[in-house]
Amino acid sequence: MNLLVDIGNSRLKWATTAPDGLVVGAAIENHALTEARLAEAWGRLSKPPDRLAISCVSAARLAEIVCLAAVRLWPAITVFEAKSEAQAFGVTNAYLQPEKLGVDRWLALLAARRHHASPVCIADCGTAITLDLLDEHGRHLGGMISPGLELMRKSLSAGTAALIYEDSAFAVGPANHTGAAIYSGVVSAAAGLIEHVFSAQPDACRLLLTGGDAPLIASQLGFPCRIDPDLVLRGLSLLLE
Ligand SMILES: Nc1ncnc2c1ncn2[C@@H]1O[C@H](COP(=O)(O)OP(=O)(O)O)[C@@H](O)[C@H]1O
Ligand SMILES: CC(C)(COP(=O)(O)O)[C@@H](O)C(=O)NCCC(=O)O
Ligand SMILES: [K+]
Repeated sequence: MNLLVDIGNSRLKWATTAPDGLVVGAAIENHALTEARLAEAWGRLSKPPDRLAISCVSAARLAEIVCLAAVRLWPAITVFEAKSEAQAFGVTNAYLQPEKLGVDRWLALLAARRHHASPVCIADCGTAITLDLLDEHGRHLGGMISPGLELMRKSLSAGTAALIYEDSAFAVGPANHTGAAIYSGVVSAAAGLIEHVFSAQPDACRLLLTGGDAPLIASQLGFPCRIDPDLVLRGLSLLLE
């Protein structure tokens, strides 16, 4: 059994590998991440993992906390930190400097190639919204990066006098108070971005969403899509095959 850890800029997601797939644990917000918190979550595992694979696009300090927690629980564990590569598992990275592509994006591409049909447009709706295009030959055609929903909402409150960040409920369409108007605006911006990029792709292209905001954004898309919430973790799992 192996332990997989995906550290995004907002949350740590983790899973263990099982013969028939992944067993996904509860996500932990980065600001609440401590060795003790991980020990509490992982202390309940039925057996010690042999290997730990980490994907980290957030502060290196968080990956260190993860390593320390794992080694303290299981001194014999082997730790592996994923890096973006020029080519792997039938996927070719489009970046001029392949190592500069966010490792979460790279792992999502590997998992999409293995578990979904290509050509595919991947939208990872997390802290940032990233779009990555993969053709039928496994060639990555490049991608795009936009702020995610929370960052868009926070940027309005940071850059204006009157807009404060409110924990408003999402309602579709034009709103009659500020919090709902902002939320509706940013979800529409995200859905519009994805539709704009996807509508320029060949007819055979599929749309695949992942990330914490994928269900909400998918609900506002005018195209059919699939949601694979564990795409990055599934990419990590490939690396340990
Ligand atoms: N239960 C939840 N707790 C926290 N955030 C959630 C939850 N469900 C959805 N989200 C949304 O998911 C976003 C983070 O998505 P995630 O894919 O974990 O991002 P990242 O990989 O960048 O850390 C948050 O900004 C929030 O809007
Ligand atoms: C774009 C990202 C910040 C997305 O991070 P996330 O929203 O998953 O936390 C991350 O993939 C990253 O740091 N990328 C490096 C730059 C690039 O991919 O071009
Ligand atoms: K993302």
